Amino acid sequence: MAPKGFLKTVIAEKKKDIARAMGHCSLNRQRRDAEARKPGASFLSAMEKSGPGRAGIIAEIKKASPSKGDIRLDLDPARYAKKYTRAGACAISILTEEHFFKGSLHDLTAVRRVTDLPILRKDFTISEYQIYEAGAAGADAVLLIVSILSRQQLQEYVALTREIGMEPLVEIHSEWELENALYANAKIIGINNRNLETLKTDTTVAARVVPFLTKDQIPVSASGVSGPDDIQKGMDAGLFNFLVGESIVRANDTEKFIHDLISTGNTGTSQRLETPRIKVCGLTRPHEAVACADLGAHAVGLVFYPKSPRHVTTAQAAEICRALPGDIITTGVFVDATFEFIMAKVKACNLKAVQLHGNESPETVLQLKSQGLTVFKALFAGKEPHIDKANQYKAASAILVEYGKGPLPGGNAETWDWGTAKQSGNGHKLIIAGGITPENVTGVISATSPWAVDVSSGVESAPGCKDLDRVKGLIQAVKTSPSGR
Ligand SMILES: O=P(O)(O)OC[C@@H](O)[C@@H](O)c1c[nH]c2ccccc12
Repeated sequence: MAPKGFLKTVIAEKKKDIARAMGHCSLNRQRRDAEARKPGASFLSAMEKSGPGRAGIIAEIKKASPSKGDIRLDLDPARYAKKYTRAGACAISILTEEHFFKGSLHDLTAVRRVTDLPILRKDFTISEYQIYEAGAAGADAVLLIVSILSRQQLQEYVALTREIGMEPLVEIHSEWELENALYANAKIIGINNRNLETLKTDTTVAARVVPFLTKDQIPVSASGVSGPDDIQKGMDAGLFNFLVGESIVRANDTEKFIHDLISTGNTGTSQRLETPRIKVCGLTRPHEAVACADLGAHAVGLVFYPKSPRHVTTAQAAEICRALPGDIITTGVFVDATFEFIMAKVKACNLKAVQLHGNESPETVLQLKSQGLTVFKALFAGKEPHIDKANQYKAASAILVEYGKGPLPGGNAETWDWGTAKQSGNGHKLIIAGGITPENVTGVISATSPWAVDVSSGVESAPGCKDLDRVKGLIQAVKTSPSGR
């Protein structure tokens, strides 16, 4: 898809910048200089060092931005880089884009002289020329933004960056861009909380996208981090590296500010998220939904299927979504609804995900994903569409499996031989559903090693009314389960 909004504008300028730069210094010369670069500090190792009890801060040199205008135009990059180094930042990011961020490649060369920390060249990379240019200037990493590159280009640029001895930070803004990152074999995934087309920032994006990364991808939460609270929230969600620009540049005491960010992570309370995620489905009341989120649920399901006893109206669903914190994956559940019907509910309620519980085609899954939505496709062990069709639904964010014999498309409280799902769904992120209760969930997890569990009737006092003690019991059981993964 062609970039829109700010991205379109910045890329038009970028093309001219590259043509101009090539006039001064040929591609061959940049390549030679890049290939002759001495290996510097490893950006990848710096990211790998962070973890529970240890937040990694990539501190950014950012003089201005298109959304905030001038931030600190007189910022001396070398002086700031020294402060960042002293304060314990794990890497330095330098915006070299000239027109909107008022940076330059000179900023990077100036910083290279005063620090041994790995340096990320932050720019809108659309040509191999810029990758060589970054290497020649002394960078250890470059930014590759998924939404402005074709699948092929991304793959080539990742490989090229590594050939020169650098590592790319591959940036996404929604879960559906992850597929290209995976295809390109990206290791470090920047999850930008800011939408680069609209420049709107939502600091809950990274926490929502991070569960979808593979185990060997390292997430970096980027943009909008304004203080220790954001670091704590990120760490609770399994994010341990943070790219921070504006708030560091604006801080009165730069070193103290960075220090405070890092030490937030030192409490050691956050653990890597290895237990399955929890989706509580069939909510009808805002206060119950909020309570589920407070208790530690990751996703909630709102049923838009009129025949279900847990069916909600658009107004009810919108109210529930408004009440929930932004890092909750609000999921609309649909049965053979049209694309238009689904999108109308997505817009009205600001849903983050959709669950397709009927005979929806793989194309429908793709169509919804390309809207930036997370898509869960339900398949069944006891009826069609059968779980053995999982391979046709590779585009789905995860496959929800249940047995499927009861009168309703979900929430029939039927238990089944969950272990059968594991074999047929091999290689997919599986959400196990159907008859799960606080009492049996540990067994379900050990039988299926699921990516997530989905509960509805097992934590209810009546259809649509959640028994919060049971929700609590279930979440506790999941969080203390040997994950089996
Ligand atoms: O200043 P902030 O909100 O802390 O954001 C820093 C960084 O994430 C942001 O500069 C950024 C992230 N991805 C980008 C891509 C291009 C330009 C800039 C960016």
